[in-house]
Amino acid sequence: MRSTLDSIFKVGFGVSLGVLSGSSEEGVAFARAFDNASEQVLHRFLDPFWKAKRLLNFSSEAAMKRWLRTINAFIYAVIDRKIEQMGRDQQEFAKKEDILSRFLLERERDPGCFDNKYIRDIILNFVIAGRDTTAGTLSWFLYVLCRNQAVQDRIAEEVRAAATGGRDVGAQELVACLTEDAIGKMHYLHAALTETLRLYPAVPVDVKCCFSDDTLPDGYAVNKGDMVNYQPFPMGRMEFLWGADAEEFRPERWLDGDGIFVTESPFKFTAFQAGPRVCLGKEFAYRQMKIFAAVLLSMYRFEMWDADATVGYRAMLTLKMDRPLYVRASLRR
Ligand code: HEM
Repeated sequence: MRSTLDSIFKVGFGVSLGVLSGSSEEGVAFARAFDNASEQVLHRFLDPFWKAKRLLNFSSEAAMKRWLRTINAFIYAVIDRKIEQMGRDQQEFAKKEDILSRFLLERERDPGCFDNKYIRDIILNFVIAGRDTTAGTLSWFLYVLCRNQAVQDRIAEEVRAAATGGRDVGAQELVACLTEDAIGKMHYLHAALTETLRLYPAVPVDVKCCFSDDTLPDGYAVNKGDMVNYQPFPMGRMEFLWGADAEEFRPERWLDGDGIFVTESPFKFTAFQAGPRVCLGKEFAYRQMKIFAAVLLSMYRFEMWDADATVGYRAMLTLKMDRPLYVRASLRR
């Protein structure tokens, strides 16, 4: 979680947060407030009195106000720092490629098109979309790999072949070898991550609300205000979609006879949504998860601390484990 938060801030907003290293106290406080506030948003679905508590500034809703103050102060400070940078050197700033810089440049061209509050919401949207999803998927990935040691070994071999031509190198050199080209050759790793998402989709249920009366493609009528959801978690385990071995973790199902990854229709493999609202960060997510997995698996072999332990899930917006995942890592060489 800490490293995916650092990474979304670096790539998305051009800011080094330092939460993983613990070097930024504000960053750590922001991460904590963000986690607490996300959990409280979910509790609101279960607590019929949350609005009254907010009005009376009481209990969890009083805490929520404190967390929101921390979150807002941090994000507005990031925006202010960027605006200051832009004021110092316009030409240099125009070369920046992160999302926040692009939004600020757009506002320079068309003043008044959006305010800082709008930009704050964009940033938080990206943090929500891009942090827990990849962090959670990597945890499930580690869990299924601990139970499938042969898959772990095959990924380690593939990474070494694609990145260094089979040479044993240290972590620093391996990271330097993880080019776009090398990552693109890791078909088995891509398949193993996709298979993890089939069984443990980061967004297990996706809920929508109808804005107007409509008819679904199968003829079912829905009315304005109705809630409609699709459910990637059960869909990923349906035998009529995936065959009799639907419950099995089998990365090979995603590969053709030459070991090349073959994608499925997003209407069948729904972990990233489908159609116009498909996940905007899908490619980024795969790249990030492949880099993490490549470095960790080529260096270490992972086993469950307690070989017989199983992990369940918690009912949250994203698919979380119901307990910490205790693993033992041993050097591969
Ligand atoms: C395993 C990783 C991920 C999964 C499974 C995933 C899944 C999804 C899903 C299911 C949606 C649709 C939500 C809806 O119906 O409104 C979505 C939307 C989105 N995702 Fe991801 N996501 C992942 C990673 C990321 C990352 C890393 C980023 C950012 C870099 C990101 C950015 C977004 C954005 C901006 C949207 C909103 C798109 C829109 O509303 O048009 N996602 N994602």
